[in-house]
Amino acid sequence: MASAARLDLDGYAIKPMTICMIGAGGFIGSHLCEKLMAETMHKVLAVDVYSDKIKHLLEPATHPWSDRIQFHRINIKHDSRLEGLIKMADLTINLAAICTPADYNTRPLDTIYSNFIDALPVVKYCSENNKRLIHFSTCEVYGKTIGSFLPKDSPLREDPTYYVLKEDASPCIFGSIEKQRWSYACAKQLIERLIYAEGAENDLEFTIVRPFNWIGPRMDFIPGIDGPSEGVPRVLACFSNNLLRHEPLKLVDGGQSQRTFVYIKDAIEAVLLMIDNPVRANGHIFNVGNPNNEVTVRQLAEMMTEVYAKVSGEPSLEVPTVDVSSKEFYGEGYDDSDKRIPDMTIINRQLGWNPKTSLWDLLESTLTYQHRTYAEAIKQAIAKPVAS
Ligand SMILES: NC(=O)c1ccc[n+]([C@@H]2O[C@H](COP(=O)([O-])OP(=O)(O)OC[C@H]3O[C@@H](n4cnc5c(N)ncnc54)[C@H](O)[C@@H]3O)[C@@H](O)[C@H]2O)c1
Ligand SMILES: O=c1ccn([C@@H]2O[C@H](COP(=O)(O)OP(=O)(O)O[C@H]3OC[C@](O)(CO)[C@H]3O)[C@@H](O)[C@H]2O)c(=O)[nH]1
Repeated sequence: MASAARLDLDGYAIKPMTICMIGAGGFIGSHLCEKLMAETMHKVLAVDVYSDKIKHLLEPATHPWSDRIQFHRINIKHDSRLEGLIKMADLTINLAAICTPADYNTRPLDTIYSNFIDALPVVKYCSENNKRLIHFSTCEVYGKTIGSFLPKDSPLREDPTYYVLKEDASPCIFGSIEKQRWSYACAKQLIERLIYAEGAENDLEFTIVRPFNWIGPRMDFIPGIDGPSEGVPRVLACFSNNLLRHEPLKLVDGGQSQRTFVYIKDAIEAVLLMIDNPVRANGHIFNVGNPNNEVTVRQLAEMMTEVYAKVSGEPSLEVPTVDVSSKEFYGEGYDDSDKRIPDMTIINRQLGWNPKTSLWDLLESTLTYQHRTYAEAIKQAIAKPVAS
C-alpha cells in the first residue's frame, strides 16, 4: 500500500496530485496507472477510447485505490470534456498516438493527425491554463544515424559520435517525402518543437519523453486473438505471435537493423521520477532506453526463440526465421532507422535513473506472460474448422 510520506530526489515530501492521463488504456498507460495506484497517492483521470488493459485496475470497485482512478471514454479528436479534465488536473500526461510502424506508410494522414493535430489542443489547454505537461514523443525523431551515411568501410562508423543519440546535439535525419514511414517521426518532431516554443514564449512547464523501444506484457495485440487477423503490431508482438503459432519469425530486409530494448517496468520508474520531480524534469527532453540491450532484429529473433522454448517447454522450429522484404511486409513507402543507442547523460544528471533489466531477463518475464495469456486461445483458434 502507498505511503503518504514519499520523498522527492531533493528530500521534500511529495504532495499527492491529480493527473490527466491521455492514452491511459494503452501499453505504457496501463503500466503507468498500475505503478501510480500501487506506489503513490496520486489520482488518475484516465482518458482513452479503450479500457481493456486497465480493466483490472478499474474493477472491482473494492480495490484500495478505487477512489483514485476514474476512466473517461473519450476520443480526444472531438470531445469538449477534454479541457475540463485538463483544468481539473495538476499534470497532464499525453500518450495518445498511432504508433505502430505498419500504419506510418499505409495510413499517413491518420498518423500525422494523431501525432500532431490531435495533440495540439492538449498543448494549448495546458499552456492557457498553466498546467504542467509530460508529452510522449519517440526515439524515431532522430531518424537515421549520421554513421549510416558514411562509406561501409569507414572506421568512423565505430565512433560513437556518429551513432549515439543525444537529446541536445543529434540532428533529426529522415528519408524523402515518398518514404512515408517518416510521417510519424516528422509529426512527433513538430509537436516537440511546438511544446518547446510554448515553453520558451509562454512559460509552459513541459517534459518531453523519447522512449527507445519499451517492451513488456500487454504490448499491442496478438493478431486474430485480441486484435485484427491482418493487423501488424510492433516487433515484440509479431515475433510472439509467430512463436505461439509455431511459425518462423519474419525478418524484414534480413533483420539487420539494430535496436536497444528496455523493460517497461524499468522505463516506468523513469516516468515516475519525472512526475515526482518537476523542478528537475521541467524544460527537459529525456531519452529513456537501455543502451546495454542492443541487438540486431535477427539477434532478437534468435533470443526470443530460445527464451520461448525455455518458458513454454516446446521445441524450437528447425528453421526458426524467414527473410521477407520490407515492401512485402509493410508495403510501399517503408524505410527504417538503422541503429538506436540512447545517450543517458541528461536523464542520469537530472533524475539519477538507470535501466536495470537485461534483454534475456525481460524477454523471459514477457514471454512467460505471452505464453500464459495466449497459448490456449491460439490452440483453440487453430483447431477451429474454417467456415466454408
Ligand atoms: N512503446 C514504445 O516503445 C514507444 C516508443 C516510442 C514512442 N512511444 C510513444 O509513447 C506513447 C504511448 O505508446 P504505447 O506503446 O503505450 O502505445 P499504445 O498504442 O499502446 O497506446 C496509445 C493509447 O492511446 C489511445 N489513443 C490513441 N488515439 C486516441 C484518441 N484520439 N483519443 C483517446 N485515446 C487515444 C489508444 O487507444 C491507446 O490506448 C505514444 O505516444 C508513442 O508514440 C512509445
Ligand atoms: O515481424 C517483424 C516486425 C518488425 N521487424 C523489424 O523490427 C524492427 C523493429 O520494429 P518495431 O518494433 O515494430 O518498430 P520500430 O522500432 O521500427 O519503431 C517503433 O520505435 C518506437 C516507436 O516510435 C513506437 O513504438 C515505433 O515507431 C524494424 O526494423 C522492423 O522492420 C521484423 O523484422 N519483423
